[in-house]
Amino acid sequence: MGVVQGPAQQTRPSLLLRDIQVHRGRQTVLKGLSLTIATGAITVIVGPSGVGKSTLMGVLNGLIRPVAGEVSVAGLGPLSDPGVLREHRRRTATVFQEHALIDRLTALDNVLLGMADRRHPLSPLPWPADLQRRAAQALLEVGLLHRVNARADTLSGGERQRVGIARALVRNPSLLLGDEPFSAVDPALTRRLGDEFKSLVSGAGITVVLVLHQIDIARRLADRIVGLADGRVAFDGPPETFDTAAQSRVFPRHELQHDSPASQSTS
Ligand SMILES: Nc1ncnc2c1ncn2[C@@H]1O[C@H](COP(=O)(O)OP(=O)(O)OP(=O)(O)O)[C@@H](O)[C@H]1O
Repeated sequence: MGVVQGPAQQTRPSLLLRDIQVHRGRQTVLKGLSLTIATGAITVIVGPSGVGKSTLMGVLNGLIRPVAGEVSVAGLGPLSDPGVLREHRRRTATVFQEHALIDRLTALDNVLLGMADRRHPLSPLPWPADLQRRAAQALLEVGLLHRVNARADTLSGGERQRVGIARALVRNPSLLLGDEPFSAVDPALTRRLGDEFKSLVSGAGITVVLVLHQIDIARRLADRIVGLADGRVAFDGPPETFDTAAQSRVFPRHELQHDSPASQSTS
């Protein structure tokens, strides 16, 4: 199976995965997968259902340990080192599906939860003033300062996404991960949220890795697309080269022929 090498391959690496194997239950899901994640770029992972996209995200955030191969973080070292793992996890933030806000809390309190590891979980005290200032600054950066005291359940879909992004960015992450962050909304809204997401995160120098199942959104957002098939990388290149032929190397024929996400886009 051919692997297309795109220009992103030549940029500065943030994470290096070498020949990793991962088991889930009794099956080997990732079968000697090698991949370089470029610093400061948006990498989008695509592939058929069950191929191991979420598993790969678990490897990237250090929650899933490969049984073979190595994951290393540029400038830090291998994730198998507990000190490296701790620091990597401190530098990593996640955007969740539908942004997983707590409805009864304000926008500010939801953003503060992004820094929950900075204070005792049972603390009865108010959040320290410096963290409150940081959370308000994060809301300012996503254009939501005027909604700082609004309860999350009074926010629009776009506003909720911006709170979710502020909650991730307030951690000042070097790596931002999102597994299908836009999956539950209609296609037009998904496109709008995707464009807004891209404009909020790009320019901040953050390395972003997203799993997306809609190929047109993946092509719109990605600086680089990584397609998985059979536990390995079957495509790796810029979005404009992820054409029909490349898609057919990643998605099985029946998924391309029917109303699958992959069939929504040709080049
Ligand atoms: N906790 C688990 N225990 C056992 N098997 C698991 C577990 N989690 C996932 N799997 C299996 O591992 C394989 C890869 O799952 P994964 O969720 O990574 O795929 P995916 O590409 O993200 O799928 P989808 O697009 O459907 O979300 C699947 O066959 C799945 O059934």
